[in-house]
Amino acid sequence: MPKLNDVVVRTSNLTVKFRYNVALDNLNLEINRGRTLLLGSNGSGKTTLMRVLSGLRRPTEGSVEVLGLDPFKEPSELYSRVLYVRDIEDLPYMMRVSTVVELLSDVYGSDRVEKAVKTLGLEEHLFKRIGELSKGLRRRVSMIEPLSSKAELIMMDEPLSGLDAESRVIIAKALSNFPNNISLIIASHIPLGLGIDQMVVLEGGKLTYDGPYNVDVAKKYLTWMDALT
Ligand SMILES: Nc1ncnc2c1ncn2[C@@H]1O[C@H](COP(=O)(O)OP(=O)(O)OP(=O)(O)O)[C@@H](O)[C@H]1O
Repeated sequence: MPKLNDVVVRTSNLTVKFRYNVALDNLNLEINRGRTLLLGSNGSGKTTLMRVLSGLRRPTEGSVEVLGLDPFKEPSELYSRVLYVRDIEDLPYMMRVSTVVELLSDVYGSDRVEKAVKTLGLEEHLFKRIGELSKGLRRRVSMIEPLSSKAELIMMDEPLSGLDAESRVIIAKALSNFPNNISLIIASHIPLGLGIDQMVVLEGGKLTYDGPYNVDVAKKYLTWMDALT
């Protein structure tokens, strides 16, 4: 059993129902400090879980605790300690990358943000609007905040999916180099190495595996294309 302060997320009988389906089905889960891979096929409930954990969707039944906080009763403390990197389609399309950099610099300080921009190889794209960027570059823009932030827990949805080779390498390297004192929950429909401490697998909104990184479980989620690379 992990020590109490090792647990960053706890869900109790968590259920989220939509009109025609159940996205999370009576989920009892503990996620520990460190790097967690949240694996599952498309539609298995990964995004819904992260939305509940970041206070964006209320459970239909059950409860969650994130860093010991109730996201629905203590949202301001939650937002100061937890960061959820949303889908890149949510980025403001008309905004220039330089404006994103300025806004984030006001929050996290220009030193941290400039370092992140450099790590992500974005210096030559600062004048462009987000809507003009390729998917890989947009993903890199979405990584400026997690790399600059001082959050204790960062959740990311599919950070490596559908990227060109250069962006994939840059982001994978940035993820591997995250400081150990920041806990990461990375949702993905394909398995990722990246020094994973805990692997959680969801299928049809239910927990099907919870434990250390397991190659046999992971390889069921490798697509034929990933197997070639
Ligand atoms: N706003 C919504 N309204 C209705 N159904 C929804 C909504 N959001 C999610 N669902 C459904 O809940 C289930 C879980 O979806 P979710 O997006 O959490 O899965 P996922 O594992 O993140 O999938 P993906 O990898 O495709 O993003 C799916 O059946 C999905 O269609």
